[in-house]
Amino acid sequence: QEFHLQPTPQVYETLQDSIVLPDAYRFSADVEGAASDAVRLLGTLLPDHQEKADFRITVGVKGDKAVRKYTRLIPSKAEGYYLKVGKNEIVIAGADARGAYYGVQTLAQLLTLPKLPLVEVTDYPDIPYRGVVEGFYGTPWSHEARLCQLEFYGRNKMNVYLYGPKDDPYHSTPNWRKPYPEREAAQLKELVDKAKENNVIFYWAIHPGQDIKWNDEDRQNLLNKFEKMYQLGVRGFAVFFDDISGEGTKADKQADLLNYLDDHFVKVKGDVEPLIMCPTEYNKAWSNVKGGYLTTLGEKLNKGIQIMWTGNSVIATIDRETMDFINPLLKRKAYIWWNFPVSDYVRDHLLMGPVYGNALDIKDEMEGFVSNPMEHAEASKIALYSVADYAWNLSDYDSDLSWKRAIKDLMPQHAAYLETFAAHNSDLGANGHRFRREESVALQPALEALLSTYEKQHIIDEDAWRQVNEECCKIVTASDILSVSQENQPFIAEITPWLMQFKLVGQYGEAVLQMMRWAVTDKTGFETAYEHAKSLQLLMYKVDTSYNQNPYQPGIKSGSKVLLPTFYALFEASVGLYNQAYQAALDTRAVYMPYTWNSDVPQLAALPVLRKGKMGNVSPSNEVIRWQAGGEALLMMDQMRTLKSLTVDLGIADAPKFIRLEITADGQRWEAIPLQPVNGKTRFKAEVEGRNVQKIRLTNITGQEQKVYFKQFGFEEK
Ligand SMILES: C=CCNC1=N[C@@H]2[C@@H](O)[C@H](O)[C@@H](CO)O[C@@H]2S1
Repeated sequence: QEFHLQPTPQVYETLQDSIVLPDAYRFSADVEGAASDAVRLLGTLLPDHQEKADFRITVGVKGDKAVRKYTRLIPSKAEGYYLKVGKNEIVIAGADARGAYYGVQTLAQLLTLPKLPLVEVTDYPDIPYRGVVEGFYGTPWSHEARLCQLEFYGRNKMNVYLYGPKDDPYHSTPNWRKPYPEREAAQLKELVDKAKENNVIFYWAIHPGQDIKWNDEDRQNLLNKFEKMYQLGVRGFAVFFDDISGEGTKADKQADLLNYLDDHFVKVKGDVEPLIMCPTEYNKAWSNVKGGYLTTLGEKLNKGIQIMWTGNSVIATIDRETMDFINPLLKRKAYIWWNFPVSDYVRDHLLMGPVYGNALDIKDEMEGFVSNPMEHAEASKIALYSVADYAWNLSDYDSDLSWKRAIKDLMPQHAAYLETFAAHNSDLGANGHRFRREESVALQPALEALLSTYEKQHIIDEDAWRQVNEECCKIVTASDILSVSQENQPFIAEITPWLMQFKLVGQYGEAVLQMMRWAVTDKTGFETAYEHAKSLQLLMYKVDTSYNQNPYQPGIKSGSKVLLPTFYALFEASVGLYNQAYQAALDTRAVYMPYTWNSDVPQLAALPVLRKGKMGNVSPSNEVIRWQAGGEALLMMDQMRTLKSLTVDLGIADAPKFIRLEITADGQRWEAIPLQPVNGKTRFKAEVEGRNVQKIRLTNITGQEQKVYFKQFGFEEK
């Protein structure tokens, strides 16, 4: 029988035979010993046993009497295990307690098969720390979602979960000094217990940097908070200094604080995991090696402290060159914080595609590999499943096979429909980090053939047309079936708006294919299909402007990289042919975006512009923007437009001193418009009521680099 163990084990062989597990077996294990977690989990998998029996089940940890004779078969690697299913016995021998537990998790997968295959597995993880950092901006995961995640990590041999949701006020400024209120404290305790049950180390992270004072009082505040968390059962701690500016960014102060916590808390307690810290310069693009921040951390931080790193940029895949840069500076193996499938900078997209692009030859270069996921907990599981697979066994990792297994694991019955959905909802769209993913890979050749033949020779490639039409039907079918699926309701609740949009994309494709079919052969048929396509376009716009209206990247995008752009191009081409054939003048525009944005400030350059009705907004950024002296940002209209209002928020109270705002109606003469405070904090407006504008310009006029937050740049037309 075909089966695949998850994560892919280092070494395993299966004999072409299987057994039926007897309901009577002899059980030998040191139930109170290190294997107690393994024994407990095993107890949930097997029927009660009777002593009188030939079949024997043995569980233990290296050194236990019960597994003494298997000692040389146990891998001498942390969290490793030896598992054997034989004709008369099952043996699970762990290199340590967690290894034995993982051996039982593997057995649990075998027990779900129709017959229990005879196997021998010798297995262990490549990367010591593997798991998830809940470190994104946006709605933190719910308590239920976290409990479910922890079980998922146990089953997928992920051993860490770092709790660090940016929008939890008790994790970050302003309340990091305060203990959690009763209810939240109780929930955290429940999470800690659930983590223990699943052999996951629960790390609680603190994010104090925005307002920490380098004095004894705040040092004591931090210790007190850690003590409170310790009383809730937390045995893993992290300090995040990311996305901050000001005093808190000093490397030597950060190092002194971490070493103090290491010496006076971690080492004193004795049962706490090594500290983890997230540096302010957490990726190469932002680091100034000569400035000495990273070398200071590398030199001063106690050796046992682990340091996180996102790679060559905030959102990046990890390769050998990445590790060769950072490890020498940190004087230890970096602990990778991998920013995928996090989508807090592209909140209108779901990232459901394969995990690919990380090198397979760097297993000895990383201390940890944790994924920063989407705020959609269930939807993130497709990527997290593959992150677990990759981090456990890099050299055998196959991104496409893993992705397909991840989908089956999330929805076994409706896997085929979910694969259709996931295949076309994987890219991020244009974004400030310029990070993109493959999308609609299998259909691309047919789409390209259909479009190029039609645009160049005005003929239909019938084979391509049929493939695309079939896929559009699958899209419509999959969307409806998934939207009412009872298989994983929390997941369906997360993705429902995207399922609505995805169905419309499929229907739009069908209508456009009809337009192509009838453009020059059936005038009435074409006109109906045209009206239908236009109505679907409007319905897609309605979904995009009704759901998920967050203040960053509002809306619901689906099939945005390949499907929709191709359908738009086919729409315009077929209307062009129709207009020519019938001397008509139907509007050929599928959609239009009247605004364009560009800038010579690197972190602003790629930010997409969003349009909703008469509002235009440049997509905000979560990070600290380094705006060089004289740096400009330009918003250009496709034609002269009359403004009603304009708002700017750079996260600093004295923006008018740093940034000049100007408008021009003709592209030649510019006029500076004063910025007036709106909320007495960092938001400003410019008096542009009734002004005719073709371009708007923001310039740093201070003659030196300014650090600002790009929280809002928006305008409304009259
Ligand atoms: C190693 C430390 C990484 N710290 C980070 N903080 C931020 C995270 O909170 C965001 O979710 C992520 C994606 O927008 O970008 C950086 S990554």
